[in-house]
Amino acid sequence: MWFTWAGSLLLAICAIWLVNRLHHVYFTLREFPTVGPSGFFGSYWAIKIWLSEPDTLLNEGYQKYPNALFKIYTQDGWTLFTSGEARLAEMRAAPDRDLSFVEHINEAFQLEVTMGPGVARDMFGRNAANVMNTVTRNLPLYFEDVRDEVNQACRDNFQVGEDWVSIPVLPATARIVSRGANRILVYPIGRNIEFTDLMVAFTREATVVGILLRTLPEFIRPTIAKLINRTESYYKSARPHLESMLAHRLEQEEKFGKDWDGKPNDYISWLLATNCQATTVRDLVFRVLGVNLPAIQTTSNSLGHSVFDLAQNPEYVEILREEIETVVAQDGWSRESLQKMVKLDSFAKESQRLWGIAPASSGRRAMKPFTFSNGQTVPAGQDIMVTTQAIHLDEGNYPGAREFRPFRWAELRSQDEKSVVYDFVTPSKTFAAFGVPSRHTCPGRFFASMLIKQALAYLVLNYDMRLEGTDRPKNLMLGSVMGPHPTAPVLFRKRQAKA
Ligand code: HEM
Repeated sequence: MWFTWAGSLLLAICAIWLVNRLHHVYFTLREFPTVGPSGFFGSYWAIKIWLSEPDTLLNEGYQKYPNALFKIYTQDGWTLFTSGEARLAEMRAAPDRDLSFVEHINEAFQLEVTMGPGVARDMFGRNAANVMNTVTRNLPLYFEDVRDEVNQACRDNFQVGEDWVSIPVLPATARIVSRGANRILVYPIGRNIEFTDLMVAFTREATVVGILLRTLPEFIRPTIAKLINRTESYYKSARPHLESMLAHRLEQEEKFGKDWDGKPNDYISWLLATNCQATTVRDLVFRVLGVNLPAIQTTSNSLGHSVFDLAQNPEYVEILREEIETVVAQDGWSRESLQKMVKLDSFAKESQRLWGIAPASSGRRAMKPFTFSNGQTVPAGQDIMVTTQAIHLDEGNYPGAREFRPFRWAELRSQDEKSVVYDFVTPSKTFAAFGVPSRHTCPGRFFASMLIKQALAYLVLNYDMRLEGTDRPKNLMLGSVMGPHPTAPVLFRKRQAKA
């Protein structure tokens, strides 16, 4: 008897799923043009293409619909994309209550499910901008500490002598970035390698879990999250490192208010000075995990791309060495002197333009139906993303757009008084690696740029590099996520005197 009941129940669930899916595939966002396969079976094919070659689909949409929104069937269902200048301006002007960055990021990483309520609110949006602006203001103060950490991390991760040694790039850049970043974020705990390695593992895993969870129907996510989400276990491993420092801060605030004597000028103090709603050590440990999330993978992927570019083009190493050594001989090491290394800045920016960390980014979620001036209406709850990579690879924006021309930005800068326009950290309508210009443009970009250039400067001055074969290892592409090959090595040896 129960067989019949169980069978009927299963049949009913399958029927509901089928009706839902048919409705979604054929009737959702019907008025938006489609790029890539569609239809019941076609949508599975579209997901396959989206995951392995998102750039092909995005570029096709970019070419065909320069001023409109178009849709692609992805693992999340129909997703809208756009690029046109007018559409981007409208997205930028829209208030968060209409097009929300925080709700988009919450969904993309499944932050509510994996990290609990409050983390997205505290670590993204206005709070993030406030605390990261303070980080940026304090970068000159922390410059030498971070440089010291980055240099030591480079020595630890690239232990080579006179002979060529093959070293996987991305694991090394992730560890270097985590040490450099956490030197500011949770000094002095950030000096502990067990802790910084933990942050690398956490950020990698949290990104993957977020992507997996959001492919599932909403009602089932909390259940599956219980099986695959290990944030609680990362919290338990991180807490012993942070506990006494964080408990002390909270106690002092409780006793003496916000401005107690001897309050350290560091990230935790800056965070507590915002509207952050963390009131316990547990809350604060989750915020430390939370700030590492947008920082580590992004920056280490970008540094990784640049290392592969150096190895593929060793002829540029000598040019960079000359620039760095000249500036340092005149001005020593400081944030200002790093800013004078315009070729280094240009190299990092070109690498970011050509490869980047995401073929599509700057996502926003419509909080209510949102009508663009071309008449297209995005329904509430729908995400829109920007076709970043297609913009970066458009010949109209960049002559020789698919070539790596490391000093294109330095050359432009030399012809233009307003040189800041060409800086690595400056977003524009044709350079959206840190997001399109808006109030959500990555507030960590000044920090990231400093870390990347400090590491590149150390590597260039102390090592020779070359590829193992002739070709740059293929990037990893997985839908809207992109990075350098995760395990591919580069050959390193100690810098040899010029022949
Ligand atoms: C090369 C490295 C990095 C890249 C390529 C990058 C890229 C981005 C992008 C594309 C966005 C979204 C912008 C938008 O939607 O308009 C973003 C936002 C953000 N990034 Fe970065 N990022 C990097 C490094 C960092 C670092 C080191 C930190 C912090 C220490 C950080 C913190 C954030 C935060 C908090 C946001 C959210 C801003 C908001 O809520 O308004 N990022 N980043």
